This record gives sequence, C-alpha cells and structure tokens, in this order.
Amino acid sequence: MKKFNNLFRILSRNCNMSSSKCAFKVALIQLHVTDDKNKNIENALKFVRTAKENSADIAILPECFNCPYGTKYFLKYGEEIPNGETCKSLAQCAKKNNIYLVGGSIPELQEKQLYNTCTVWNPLGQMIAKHRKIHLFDIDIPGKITFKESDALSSGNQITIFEIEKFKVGLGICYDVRFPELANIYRKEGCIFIIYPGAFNMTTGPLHWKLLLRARAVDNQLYVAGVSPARNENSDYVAWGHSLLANPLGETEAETEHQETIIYGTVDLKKIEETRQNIPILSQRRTDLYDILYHHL
Ligand SMILES: NC(=O)CC(=O)C(=O)O
Repeated sequence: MKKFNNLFRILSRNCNMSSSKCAFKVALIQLHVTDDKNKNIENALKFVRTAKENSADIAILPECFNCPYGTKYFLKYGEEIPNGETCKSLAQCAKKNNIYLVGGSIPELQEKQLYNTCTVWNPLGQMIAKHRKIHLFDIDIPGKITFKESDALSSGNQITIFEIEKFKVGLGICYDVRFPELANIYRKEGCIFIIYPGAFNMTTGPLHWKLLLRARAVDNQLYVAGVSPARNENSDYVAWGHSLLANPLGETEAETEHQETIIYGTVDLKKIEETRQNIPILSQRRTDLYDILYHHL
C-alpha cells in the first residue's frame, strides 16, 4: 500500500507541473537478426534513430538482438559488459539520440561465465541498469521444441529496476515473464512499467506470449512490453515476433505481426492511477491468508 500511495504522490507532484511528463512514448523495435553481429548492431542503431525521429522517449530492442538465439552461438558472440563493442555502440546511440535505450539482450561473457543480459542506457549514454535473465529457458515439448539454455548460460540472481524521470521500470528477459512472482515484486517496489525483451517460438508463441504479457499487466495494473526479434525462417530458432504493449487493464495497446518493424505506444501514468482507483485489488489482497498457506505448500 505504501508504494501504491507513493505512485499517487509522484503522479500528483510531477504530472501537474508542465515541465514533468506523465506519459512516455515507447518504441518497440522488432529486429531482423542475422549471424552478422556488426550488421545486427548497425541495424539496431538505425531503428533507434527512427524511433527518436518519431519522438519516442524510450526505445526497446529484442532479446538476443546481436546474435542468433541458440546455445551454440552464445560463446562466440559473447562480450564483456560494459566494455564490449555492442555496449559501446548502445551508449553512443543513446547519447546521440538523447533517448532512453533498453538494449534488448546480448550474450554477456564474464570470467568464463555466460549470461543472457539486458543493459539500459540513459540519454547521457550512461548504463543505468543491467539485468541477467533469472529463469533460464529449459523446456522439452516432444516433437515440437527442446531448448536448454542452462547448457551454456548461468542464471542471474537479482531483480533489476531503473528510473525514468523518477518513475520505476522493472526488467525481465523472455522466460522470466512466466513467473508472476517477479512481476509482483516489481509492482510492490513501485514500478509502473515492466519490460521483457523476449524471443518466444512457433510453438509457445501462439500459445502463451500475448496471454502472459497481458496477464502480468492486468495482475499488477501497470504497463508491460514484450519485444521480440522478427521471424527469420532461415534461423535454427524461429521467433514468434508479435511484439506488444499491454496496458494496466490488460488490453493490447500496440501489437505488431512478425516482420521487422517499429511500433509505438504510450505509457500513461494517469491510466495506471485510474485503473488502480477503479479496481482497487492492490489494497484488497489477503496476504495474511496467502502468506500462511503459501509457506505450508
Ligand atoms: N525463449 C524463452 O526464454 C522463453 C520461451 O520461448 C517460452 O517461455 O516459451
């Protein structure tokens, strides 16, 4: 309840002042990813420039935007954060375009360990967040898809929140969206927006991608973005695409098909306030019951 009231305090303080924003334009950049790392980076930078030309405040890239998605690629494409070539390009790009840039994810190499990592850059070109995928994508649906990220990657062990003009934004990567507890923590910490760069596939994409993003939004009464690579039928792992922005009512604000493109949406803080006032589930939760039962299961 405290964090909930804090949001209202920040909203009424900031949104009533003409110099402060209470809505952010978000660009979801669905990129075609190839096996040419430099081309992937150049392509991403080009799309961020377009996002800025269209007045976006925040640009979001997909999971694994500089590297094909697959365990056999991660070591070859891995680089140190923030000293690797991809991060240097992202930093310059954020600064040059004066934009917040959520750098999708890249394979991060640190002391012989690999991680699937998202970096976030402010308009000064400074890295303000780094999220390592917490829940690794290990699944086996016989005859459809088997994937074991843990063959190559280590998992992150921290939640990640950054701020845009005093408003908190939480980060997850792809499979992280399947775990509602993480999103609940972000809401409890006062986030107004959760961003998931993600690459669902042709089996789980049509089943769960949209459902999960909208569910995280409606459960927590905040905005949720999922940003995917474009579908590339020539790659080993074919991404579903369908990047989308869900609003606090769980409606789809913006959604694309599977091709390379940018879509835009608005994170409107007043809509969060209105939703939370009209349907006050956040203050009606019976944590006294859930906490006891949960620990007995
Ligand atoms: N690729 C992922 O991390 C997750 C995914 O495709 C799924 O959960 O399905």
